[in-house]
Amino acid sequence: MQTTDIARTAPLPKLTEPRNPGMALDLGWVRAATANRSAIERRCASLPARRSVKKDYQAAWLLKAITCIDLTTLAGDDTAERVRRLCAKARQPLRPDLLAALGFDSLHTGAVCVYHEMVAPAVAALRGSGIPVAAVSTGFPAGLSPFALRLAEIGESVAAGAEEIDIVISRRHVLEGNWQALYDEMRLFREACGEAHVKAILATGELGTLKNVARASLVCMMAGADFIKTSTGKETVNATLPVSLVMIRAIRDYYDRTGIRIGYKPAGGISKAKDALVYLSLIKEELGNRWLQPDLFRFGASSLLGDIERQLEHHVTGAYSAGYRHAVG
Ligand SMILES: O=C[C@H](O)COP(=O)(O)O
Repeated sequence: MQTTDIARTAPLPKLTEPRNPGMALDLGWVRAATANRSAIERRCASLPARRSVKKDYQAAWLLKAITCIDLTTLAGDDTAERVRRLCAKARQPLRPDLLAALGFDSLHTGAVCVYHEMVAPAVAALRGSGIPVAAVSTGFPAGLSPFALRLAEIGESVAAGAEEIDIVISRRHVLEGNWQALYDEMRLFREACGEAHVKAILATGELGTLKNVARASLVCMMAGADFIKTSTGKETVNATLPVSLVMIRAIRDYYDRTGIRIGYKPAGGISKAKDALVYLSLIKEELGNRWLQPDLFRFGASSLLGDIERQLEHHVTGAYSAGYRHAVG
């Protein structure tokens, strides 16, 4: 079976892009950022219909999507055993017969994403795989614990072996237009991460307007975020295409002005293979192929992999199996 170059050229999902050093807060740039909701919604509405890929191309894009998943469990009843199962799935996201039929020897997800208490079992289960552990931190998901504790939590997760830290911003700084406070907070989070890469979760469903999303994206990048991420998965509204377009264009703007590439992570509620394809085509059109590598793009998702595996099984065998046959975690 033929797969296309887009999947074959996938490197190991280790972060390779240079860190974002950040820059001084440029309030003029932040305040000039706007978002035209109707134009954004028009553009997004045209995507799913226009950008469909079929057959081998679709399989190749779905394989690409797998390499970009932060395979996630963020539940109050997480156990070490559940995390070990998730890590086994991250190491081998597709059944060996499907992988072989698609012409691959091995494949793995971009990362495994867990709460702090699950970092140690995840690190142990992923040892030698090259798959990083991402820890959600800073009082996830609300980000309302004492600031010193939020900083300490980052330190603990890094010490436990997390190579990526997903922080949550204080939404109130955005809602109050206090860009300096958001910048200062993000700077300190970034500093506390040390060598670990930092993803800034904006919780866009709680930021009120797309203009706020654009401005918060810029401030977090100026303060040194390596990735910007839409949501915790716990808000009422999580990743959406309009929000993604705004954040992606902020990333493009930042790159045009600074030459620094910031990664993008839509997260929360992305559970269907066909939705993943739309996100990938949006990235390709707005940012180009370089952003379609796991060091610059991730899906934050707990159940997307199951649907992708189901679609790939259909591609290989011509039959769908029940969802429970591709259980994750
Ligand atoms: O960061 C990842 C999200 O929490 C996952 O959300 P999900 O369970 O809706 O896929």
